[in-house]
Amino acid sequence: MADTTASPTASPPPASGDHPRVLLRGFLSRETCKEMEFVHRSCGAAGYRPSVVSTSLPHLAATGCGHLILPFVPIRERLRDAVESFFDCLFDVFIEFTGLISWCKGASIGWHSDDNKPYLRQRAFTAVCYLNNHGEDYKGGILQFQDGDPSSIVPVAGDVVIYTADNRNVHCVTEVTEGERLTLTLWFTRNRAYDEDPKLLTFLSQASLNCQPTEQKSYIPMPASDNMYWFSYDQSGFDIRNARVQFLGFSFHSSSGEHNPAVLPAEDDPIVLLGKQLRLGRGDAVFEKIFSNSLHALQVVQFYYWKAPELAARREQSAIGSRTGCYPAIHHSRGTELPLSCNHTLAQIIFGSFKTLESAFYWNDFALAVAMWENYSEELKKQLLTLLPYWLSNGTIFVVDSSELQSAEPI
Ligand SMILES: O=C(O)CCC(=O)C(=O)O
Ligand SMILES: [Fe+2]
Repeated sequence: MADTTASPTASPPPASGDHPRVLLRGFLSRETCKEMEFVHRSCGAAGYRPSVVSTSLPHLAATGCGHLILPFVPIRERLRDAVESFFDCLFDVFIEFTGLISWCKGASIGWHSDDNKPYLRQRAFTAVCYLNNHGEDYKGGILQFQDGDPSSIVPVAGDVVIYTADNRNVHCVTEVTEGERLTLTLWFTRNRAYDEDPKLLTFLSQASLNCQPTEQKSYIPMPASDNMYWFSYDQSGFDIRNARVQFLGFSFHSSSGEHNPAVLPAEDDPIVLLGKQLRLGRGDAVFEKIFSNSLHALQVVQFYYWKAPELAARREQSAIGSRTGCYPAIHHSRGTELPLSCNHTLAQIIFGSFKTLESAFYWNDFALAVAMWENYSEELKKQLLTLLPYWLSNGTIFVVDSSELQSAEPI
């Protein structure tokens, strides 16, 4: 499994004082942060609070993306180790929740401790990993503690803060005023009954029963219900999937390649088209490939942006060497764009206001990204199907050593 470490870090000194917490700088590598960003911007759904988008692990498992849980596995393990050693735990620690969270414009949280509701009492420790940078990617969103040190944390990609979830660490997050603040948040519990792994394993094994290892494209995402992608803000809102592709300059087109007003029965909300086959367009051009649904298309678009530096390097190399690039079929759009309404101004404010993407766009690179995404997904899916029997027999999700994988046949 990929190395998630930024650099070898010494284990933190054990917790002491009245406000046990620690900031671990450079805990995650830049590449790991980017991969998390890819997962979140492809799969995120409306969050549990206003102005928040979230991607929990059960959500991934339930939307055909159980294989995308794999990049989280070594991170969860390292974070649990850090918590156990810093808090000198002489008891078992279980992960209660793992989730990616976007704090968009207007998001904030007032003074609280993380176990401050009767239904949150099981929480013992918190770990928040910062995946992008304050000042560069967003404004606001500073973590502040009421007492003790460090008293405020300005998020830097790769840094992690861990603290007890009780009232020794009362904290707040100041309002995000621009951009999208990305975090990976974990809560830990001492109570086995709240361990998230058994629940996840049930989802994962149910999903894997529905697909054979050899089955083609078993990694295609399956959208949750449309209302889970509705981002509401004041009296308005937009579909997250549609807004994310629009912000990156794409549009959704009919899969038939022809203007087809009959594509939608008059009584249906156009949003239902996001769950059906469609194509991606950009300006006047429409890309040949038919995607299974909008989430599938969105995932490939996000993959293209994640891999943009690698794609650019390949392009330069192929310009020097033999010209064996792929030439995708691009059609001229003939009014095939799907009739989706989107509050563009609002979507731009929420997902795109802070930094504009300066990089040029190349369909050839995009076609290559489609193939690379398929390889990436297929590889993860294969790994998941290999690891699942080990996880099921232990009742927990963990990094399986490659030597163990070779020496023992999974049941
Ligand atoms: O994102 C952060 O810095 C802290 C988040 C927080 O306080 C919470 O989710 O309870
Ligand atoms: Fe909190």
